[in-house]
Amino acid sequence: VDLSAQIANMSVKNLFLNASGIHCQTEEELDELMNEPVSGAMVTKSMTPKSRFGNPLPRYYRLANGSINSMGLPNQGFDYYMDYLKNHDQKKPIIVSVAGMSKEEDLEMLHQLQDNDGYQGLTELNLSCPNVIGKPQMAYDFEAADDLLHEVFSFYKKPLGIKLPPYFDLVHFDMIAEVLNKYPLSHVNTINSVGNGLWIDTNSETVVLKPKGGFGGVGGSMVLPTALGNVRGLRQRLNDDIKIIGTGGVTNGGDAFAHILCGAEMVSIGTQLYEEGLTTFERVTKELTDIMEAKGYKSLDDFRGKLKVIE
Ligand SMILES: O=C(O)c1[nH]c(=O)[nH]c(=O)c1I
Repeated sequence: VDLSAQIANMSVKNLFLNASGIHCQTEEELDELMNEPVSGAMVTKSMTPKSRFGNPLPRYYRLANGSINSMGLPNQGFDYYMDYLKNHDQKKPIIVSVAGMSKEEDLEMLHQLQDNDGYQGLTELNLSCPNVIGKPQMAYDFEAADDLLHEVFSFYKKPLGIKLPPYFDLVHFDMIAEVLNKYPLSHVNTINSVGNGLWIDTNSETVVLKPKGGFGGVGGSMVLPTALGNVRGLRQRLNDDIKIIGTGGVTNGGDAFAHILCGAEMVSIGTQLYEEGLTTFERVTKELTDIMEAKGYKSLDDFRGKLKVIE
């Protein structure tokens, strides 16, 4: 199922999905997402060929207006998720997120997905994990990302999207868009967490996360401005047929409305979903529907990408 087909004329209630990493690592979590009545799709935890414990704990910490995490790519391994897909009917599209520890691992998993005739799903290549010790966020190396995508699209013919880190310079929006526009991507998912932040407990004068001396990816409401800037900046630069999943800082219907104004086709929820639970989807959908009704909007297309600037 490629993203644009899947959401071509969906109603509001199908707009939302979990952010990868949130409530999507085990079969139990995936089943709960599958059976959650409101969300229109779901995404797996980014997977590696073999299962991984990830980084030592504590590796997640709730902040007043967000979260910081240094999970380190804990997941059950590629085969576990392939078995899950085989043994569960898909009441909603499941995006398979892959994040190899190396270019070779990325290619290995994508070859397996390409060669698996039973797999017709939408795949998302995560080029932005900030927490694997010693592994850079590939999407900050424009040349390496270009080389990887060139190799991937030489054999991968099924729908494929990319998970991007946030960029903080308009020239970087230009540069990554120039690379991505060369490839038949189904979508871009932006943003991943804001990498390598640090939180300190000043009472104990100590960091709050064990891995990497406390450095971790920052998410939640405090990253909403960065998320909106990246959704808008990439929407203005990417080919129309590359859809955008807006991720980052969504805590309510108004935040989702803002993401859609910037051009998001779908909106994923991470920190808020983790902290509040699966009922977040119902609440945020109701809030968004109320906003649309108040404004007289009948569908997402009435306002998607129609952000106004001050002339
Ligand atoms: O530490 C993680 O597992 C992680 N954490 C994030 O915030 N984003 C990611 O893409 C990943 I793969």
